[in-house]
Amino acid sequence: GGSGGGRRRLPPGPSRLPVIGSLHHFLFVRSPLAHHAMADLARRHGAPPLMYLRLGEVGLAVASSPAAAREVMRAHAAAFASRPWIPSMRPAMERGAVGLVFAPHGALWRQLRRVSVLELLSARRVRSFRRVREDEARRLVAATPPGGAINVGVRLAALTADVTMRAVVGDRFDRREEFLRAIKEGSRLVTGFSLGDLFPSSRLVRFFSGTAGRVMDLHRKMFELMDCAIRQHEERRAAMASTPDGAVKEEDEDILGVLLRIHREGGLEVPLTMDIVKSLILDLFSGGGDTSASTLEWAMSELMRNPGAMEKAQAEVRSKLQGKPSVTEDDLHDLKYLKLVIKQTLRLQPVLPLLLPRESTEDRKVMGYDVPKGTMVLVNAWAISRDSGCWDDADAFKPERFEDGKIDFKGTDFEFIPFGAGRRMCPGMTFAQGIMELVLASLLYHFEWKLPAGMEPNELDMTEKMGMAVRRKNDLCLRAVVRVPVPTPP
Ligand code: HEM
Repeated sequence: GGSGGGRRRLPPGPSRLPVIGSLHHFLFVRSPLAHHAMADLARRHGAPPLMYLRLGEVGLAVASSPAAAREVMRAHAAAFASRPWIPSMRPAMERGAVGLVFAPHGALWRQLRRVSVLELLSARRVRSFRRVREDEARRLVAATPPGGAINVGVRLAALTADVTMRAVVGDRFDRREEFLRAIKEGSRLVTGFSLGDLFPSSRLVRFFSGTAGRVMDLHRKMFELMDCAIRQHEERRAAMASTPDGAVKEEDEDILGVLLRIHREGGLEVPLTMDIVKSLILDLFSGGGDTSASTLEWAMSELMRNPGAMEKAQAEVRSKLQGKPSVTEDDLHDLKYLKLVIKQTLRLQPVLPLLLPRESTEDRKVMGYDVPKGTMVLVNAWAISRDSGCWDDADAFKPERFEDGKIDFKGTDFEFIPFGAGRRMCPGMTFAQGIMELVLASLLYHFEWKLPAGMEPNELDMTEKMGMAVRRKNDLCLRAVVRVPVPTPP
């Protein structure tokens, strides 16, 4: 319902000054990371489950308890199912380049969501990329120099980019290197909140920050590369059609191939334009790579800090594999502890700690307060999953806490929502799990991992840094000692 007559009763929060809103409060918080800053601010203002801030021109509501998260994502699902258009991305969006991530809640979004969930990222489709994952995991293991120090994060980022690339546009895309470079540049450009985002109409700020221009250039580049990938797909299809076997077999299709088929077949409620096809593909790249890679890097970091958990996870994978040359996906079913390690990592280090921003499309009363239409809504999943009111020994890395299987990240347990919940929940969860489980199992199976000489487990620094996803500020450099011989490539 709306705010009706009378005075609005906004959720509690820091005092507001004209023009700059609550921005001055951020000058005094300990940490420049938005999820820490929001948690700090909430703590210093009586820990309201739903807090209201004005940042520049943007009204912002932050949910910091499971109950508030449930209100926003389930009870008032329809009112909070859109996303704000980040100012630095607006020029690209206004040209029609809207994919799944930023499509407003409506017919186009519903269409893209259905296609993504049922066709592009379904469990069946994810299974069809098994060979790609196994291939890349073996390559990673084979390329790990025994004894020498390796930068774990860099290797993992390259691996997830390669897997995503092959699943999305196929093995044979011949401008692969350019594409990978563009993706890397993209994750450098997007760094969560920037000053420009807080003053949406201030063209001056946007101009100074310069991000918009670079986003636009990169966007043009990506679209040009996508045009080329689409052309190659069409040519291959034409060539295949003239062979006795006929068309590309459905189980061999990459995601772009599936989308082009759907585009050709037509008959959709909202027709897919080529710009929408390209934007959706780009969403899968930006959603897919950094999130899984960072989660894996955090998992390795936590295991290095917790040698007991490392030992247990390694013992499990080695006893299940019994000396086999490498990990395959058939082996993953039984790796119960490994899956708990990933869950526990997502609890302590949800790589999108504020999920992705939502925006209210109507006035709503939430927990007795008025949340006006047009408010940006964030859910502090990080603060919630470390809340000592919900979790025993909340900051401790204990995979065993998930052993009873009662709590999962599927969007129904609001104290643990690393993939969000409700209509906008991450559609790439199965895709991500596929990569993360196989890669982590492979790293633990073949190698013992050593910290730099003289460093104790509890000295490993865990400082975070904001990028497309939250990652380590300082590189994780580890030495790999071979335990199970690495298979030589055929
Ligand atoms: C560890 C890995 C990942 C994490 C932690 C993660 C997390 C999230 C979160 C928190 C959201 C917002 C949910 C909400 O608003 O309630 C989201 C949305 C999304 N994710 Fe993921 N994600 C991951 C991997 C992936 C992968 C692999 C893909 C695709 C290949 C993907 C594609 C998307 C897309 C397209 C959306 C937007 C959905 C919409 O707005 O309707 N994600 N993800």
